Amino acid sequence: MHVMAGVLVDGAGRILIAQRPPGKHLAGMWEFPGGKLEPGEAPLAALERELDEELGIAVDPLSFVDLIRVPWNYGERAMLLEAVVVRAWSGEPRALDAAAIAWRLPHDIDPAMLAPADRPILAALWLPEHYPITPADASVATASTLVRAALARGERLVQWRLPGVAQDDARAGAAALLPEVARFGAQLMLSRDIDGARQLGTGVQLSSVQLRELTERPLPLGQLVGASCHDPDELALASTLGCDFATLSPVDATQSHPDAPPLGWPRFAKWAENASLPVYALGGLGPADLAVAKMHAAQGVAGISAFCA
Ligand SMILES: Nc1nc2c([nH]c(=O)n2[C@H]2C[C@H](O)[C@@H](COP(=O)(O)OP(=O)(O)OP(=O)(O)O)O2)c(=O)[nH]1
Repeated sequence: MHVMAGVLVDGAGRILIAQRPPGKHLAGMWEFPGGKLEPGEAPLAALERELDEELGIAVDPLSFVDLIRVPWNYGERAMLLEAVVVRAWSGEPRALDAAAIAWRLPHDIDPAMLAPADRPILAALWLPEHYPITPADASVATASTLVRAALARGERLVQWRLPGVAQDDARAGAAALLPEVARFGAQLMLSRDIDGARQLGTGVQLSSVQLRELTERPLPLGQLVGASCHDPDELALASTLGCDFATLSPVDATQSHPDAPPLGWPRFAKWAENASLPVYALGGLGPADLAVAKMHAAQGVAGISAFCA
């Protein structure tokens, strides 16, 4: 089943969510307006029709911007949910089909109220395009300087990864940065340190080993969980565990992992497209690769050295 979902964004950056009516699949949950393709119908035409039927608005499919495609299996029903951003329409949206509609800033939406397949869509909406990672050989002091510079440059999601530093020292360094991280409205992701993330209230980036060992999401919704993935199986595990996003690596040859064979963009794109969560491209990449990454189904680019300049 192919389902189209429209993410209407207004001039204030708010998005429209709609509550599914009683008696239907996922009744009471909130979603993005849209629906199933009719036989023979093209995806964008289906969304144009659904937005007219459900909200009473007219849209121009040429103004749609792809956001993310989420393959999802509810058990009783499997689907490809394709989300596009809609910024222009005519008419005032009304709840013609939904139990209710509401305009909310993405950060103010509790993911738990959304249909599960819509949580990756919400994440794709507000996750940034860059995900810098601290250099493995850095001291706490050097890494702190780099993180402060990154925040000042506008980075909003940073991974704190210091494999050469004792865990307590790494945690203390992260704790010292948190007021600044919060002031910039940014998020710090501790590499592998789930207990540290619980203590400090940060996010955590899981290794692929942790991904295989865990049986449930280690942090509550709202505290970010990322997963370091290298193949489609790991991407599927990350989604099943309810991770907010994944990195997929190595796209290109890297200084930090010289022995890992690079994936290349075509394989990256195929795997990212079939993943049910936003995927950052990682491995020999930096901000200059963002446009190419986005053309290959990436949420954005993650990296170490190219972000340190
Ligand atoms: N329209 C829409 N459907 C969604 C979203 N997220 C999500 O899981 N779905 C699911 C719910 C439904 O199983 C299916 C969409 O079908 P629909 O909206 O055309 O379905 P419907 O109400 O006519 O469903 P039905 O019970 O008559 O089959 O996709 C979303 O954001 N928008």
